[in-house]
Amino acid sequence: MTLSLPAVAKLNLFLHITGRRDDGYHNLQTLFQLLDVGDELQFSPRADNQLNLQCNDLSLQGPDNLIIKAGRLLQQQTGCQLGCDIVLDKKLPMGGGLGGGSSDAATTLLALNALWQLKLSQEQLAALALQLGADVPLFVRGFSAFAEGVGEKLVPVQLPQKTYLVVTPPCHVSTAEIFQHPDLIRNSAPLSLDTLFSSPWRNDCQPLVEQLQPIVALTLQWLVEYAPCRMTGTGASVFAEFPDAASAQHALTHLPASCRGFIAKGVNQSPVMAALADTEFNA
Ligand SMILES: C[C@@](CO)(OP(=O)(O)O)[C@H](O)COP(=O)(O)OP(=O)(O)OC[C@H]1O[C@@H](n2ccc(N)nc2=O)[C@H](O)[C@@H]1O
Ligand SMILES: Nc1ncnc2c1ncn2[C@@H]1O[C@H](COP(=O)(O)OP(=O)(O)O)[C@@H](O)[C@H]1O
Repeated sequence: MTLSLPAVAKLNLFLHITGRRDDGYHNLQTLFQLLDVGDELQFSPRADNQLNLQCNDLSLQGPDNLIIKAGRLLQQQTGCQLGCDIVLDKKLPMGGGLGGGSSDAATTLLALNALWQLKLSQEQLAALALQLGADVPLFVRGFSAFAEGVGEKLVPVQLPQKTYLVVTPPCHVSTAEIFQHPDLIRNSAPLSLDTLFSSPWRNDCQPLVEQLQPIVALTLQWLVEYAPCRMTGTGASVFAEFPDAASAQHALTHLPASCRGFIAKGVNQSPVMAALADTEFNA
């Protein structure tokens, strides 16, 4: 009995930082666009309480993986004595502002809730998700969303399903380091959703990341020759919107050799929801 589920990526179509909270976290206004591309996970429940993770990237197999943390959290919160063998096929670039680890964690919460028949509601799962990371509730809810708070106050939005080219330059940006940096723009005025939608979209982390990692600025300079582009999250990945897959593919064929790139479509609903609804484990 094995359940296979996707864990898709997200883009921040815009990201404004409106202040710093007393606990060090930052209040945001951001537009999360879910994509149709991501990691793949397989879950095979166990009668004992062991949680095992196998991954095509060996560096991710340790207990620090958000997948294992998600499983442990569910066990602790519900007293469940069951376990799971989990296989992660890691496809998304890591630490790239695409939310891959957060999405893996959310898919794990959804999968184990169904397999272990815990019957936790979406609200309960989203509250647990927030303990794992600011991005995780988005992927538990499974819809593209306008977000405030630290990213957990989510309002669903219907966005046109555009084609994106996502490019990850060869550098690592630590989310924590960006948020701690004194030069980060963190005083953007909170705006209404209407104003945000009708203003030019920007990412407040981008100027700092371009300064700290010049390769990000260079990658944006390359991509802007094909289409207007921005950074997602705290970087380092950047993206551009294209009118169709052919024009995105044209740019992708000229990708700088040091970068990774993929084409994806924006989706309003995460495919994990449809995949879960299709299974006999549906809670
Ligand atoms: C800011 C975003 C935008 O999408 O960046 P990316 O991770 O996607 O690049 C995310 O919300 C990140 O979500 P996530 O990666 O889950 O963040 P967490 O693990 O909770 O936090 C990582 C670090 O970032 C800081 N952090 C995170 C979110 C936030 N609103 N304010 C913060 O100051 C925290 O202090 C923490 O040290
Ligand atoms: N399942 C996972 N997939 C990817 N990274 C993970 C996972 N679990 C923990 N991590 C850690 O989280 C870091 C950031 O992961 P990721 O979600 O890919 O980045 P971002 O939040 O920038 O999109 C990684 O560098 C890795 O150390």
